Order: sequence, then structure tokens, then C-alpha cells
Amino acid sequence: MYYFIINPHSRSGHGLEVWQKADAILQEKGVEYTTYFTEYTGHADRIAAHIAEQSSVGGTSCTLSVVGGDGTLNEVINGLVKKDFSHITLGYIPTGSGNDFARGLGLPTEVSACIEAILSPKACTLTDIGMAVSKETSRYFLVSSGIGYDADICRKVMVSPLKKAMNKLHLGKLTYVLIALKLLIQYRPCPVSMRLDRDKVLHFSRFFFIAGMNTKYEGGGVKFCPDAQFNDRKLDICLAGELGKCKILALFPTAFFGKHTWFSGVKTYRCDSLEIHSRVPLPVHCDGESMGETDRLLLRVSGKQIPVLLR
Ligand SMILES: Nc1ncnc2c1ncn2[C@@H]1O[C@H](COP(=O)(O)OP(=O)(O)OP(=O)(O)O)[C@@H](O)[C@H]1O
Repeated sequence: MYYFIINPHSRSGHGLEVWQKADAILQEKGVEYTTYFTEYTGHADRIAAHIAEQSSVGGTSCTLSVVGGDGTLNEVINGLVKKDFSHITLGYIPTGSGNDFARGLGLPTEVSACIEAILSPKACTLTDIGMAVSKETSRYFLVSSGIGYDADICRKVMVSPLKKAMNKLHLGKLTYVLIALKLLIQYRPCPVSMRLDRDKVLHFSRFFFIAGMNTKYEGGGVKFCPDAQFNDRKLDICLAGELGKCKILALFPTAFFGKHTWFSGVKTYRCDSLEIHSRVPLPVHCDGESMGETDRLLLRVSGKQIPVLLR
């Protein structure tokens, strides 16, 4: 059985356009499927939990495909983990402005290739599911979760009218860059301490951000962790601290190629868990979706994985 969860509003309406193409291909092929359209933030979470529960009756496996951006995918994974999802395989048609999950796994982006991967997959890969736990809440992620400057960028991009305008011009990724530059001027680095794998303790007096990554990319193609593997049951960490703003500006373009790690002040680690304590509450994101602010965050591998269809 094929299920589709569609966020028609992803990339400012691009999701609906892409779905209409996908729908036409599926009908032409005579495929039977059930569709659910998201109507509000958090709806994909509820729909995914409902599908997991409903489709588990009878014990047959099914394919749940997401038509949306990384944010929609994040909601879907958070819905699935609330139920037994062992019978579910994930298909994906990326229609967001960042699409870092598809980039990280090397998934197709062209709609007919995505449908091909869903209907006649040549391979399937298990993908790790990470977990972010703050004092107030917890959330799972597929791409990344982070605290500090990068989370502030996500938070501001989400509510920016610039995103809609840029998406219309097919320049959605530029929104992240422009907001990153604006925020850099205002950002006040602060002291944090962190504990890696309950063992190694590190202190930074001028901290910008930490990104805990399942895949190599976040922020629409920024290669924060060039060596991250999405199925190694580990979390790759990129940390920027003890850096001046001019240096951040200089290394920013190099991060698209994963060369920022050559700069002193940028550190990468691989771990099972990372606890972060900040002197002041800092913004947190999960797959680009804002998780509010916290002064204590735990990023860890959850031990859960989900199979994803490949072309
Ligand atoms: N019907 C809807 N109307 C408005 N917002 C919605 C609707 N359905 C889902 N959403 C919200 O849209 C947000 C953005 O979705 P998503 O991340 O998939 O696309 P995007 O922001 O265009 O892409 P990206 O995250 O790659 O930049 C999510 O926070 C989701 O909760």
C-alpha cells in the first residue's frame, strides 16, 4: 500500500505543483494510493502517527512517501516514532527550499525519478534518527539539530517574508545566506561548556553554534560535517567557537565545500551523545524547525533507524 503526505505549502506553494505532476504520473501508471494534505504546522506528525497505527493492522508492509521539505519530513518522523513503524518504508519527493535530507542521502530530486524510486526501488538504506532533548521538550531529527547562531538563522528564516519572495524567484537558499549575514552582525557569542559521551568536558568562552549532524549538510547545502554517515549510528558534531566575526565571514563560503574545518576555531567530533550547557538560553532547531530556546541541550543518537527508498 502507498501513502503520501503532502505539504502543499512547502517552498511557498511549490509542494502542490510538484504533487500535481506526481499525481498525474501515478494515475497514468494505475497505482492505488491514499493521500493526506497537511493543513497546519504539526499536522504531518498526526497524520504519520495515524498511518503507522492504521497500516499495522494485518501485518503487511507499506510505503509512506513525503512530499515536502525537511520540516515536513521532521514532523513525519516525530509522528512515526510515537507508534510501531517497523512495517513502514519511507519514500521522499523533496519540495522544500533546503532539501538537505535528499542531498545527504543522494536521493533524486526530479519528480519522475522520485516516483520511480518509490514504485520500483533499486535499493533501500537504513537511516539514523537523532534526538534533541531540552529542559522543556524533546524532538527527533533526520538531518540535524543545533543550538546557537545556526538555530537563530533557522528561526528567523521561518518567519521571514523574504523567504516567500526568494522562493518565487527560485532563490530560496539565498534567504539563509542573507539572514545569516544580517544575524552575524547582531550575534553576541557567549560562554558554553559541553560534555562529549559523558566523558570529555570542553569549555568555550566565545561560542557561536553547535550542529549535531546525521547527514553532511544543513541550511540548504552547507557541508558542516563532511565525514558524517547517515547510517553509522553516530552523531557528527560541528562546533564554531573562539572565532572573530570577520573569520566567520571568511570561512562561511568554504563551508559549502566542507573546507571550513581547516580553520582553527572550527572543531568536529563524532559521538553518541553531547550535552551542552550555556550561560544564557540560546535558540535550538531540529531539521530547521525552531524548538524555542534553552540553556541545556542533549543531542544524541536515538538507536532508532528507518528504511528509506533509493533510486
Ligand atoms: N497547510 C500548511 N500551511 C502552512 N504551513 C504548513 C502547512 N502544512 C505544513 N506547514 C508547515 O510548513 C513548514 C515548512 O515546511 P517544509 O520545511 O517542509 O518546507 P520549506 O520550509 O519550504 O522547506 P525547507 O525546510 O527545506 O526550507 C513546516 O513548519 C510545516 O509545519
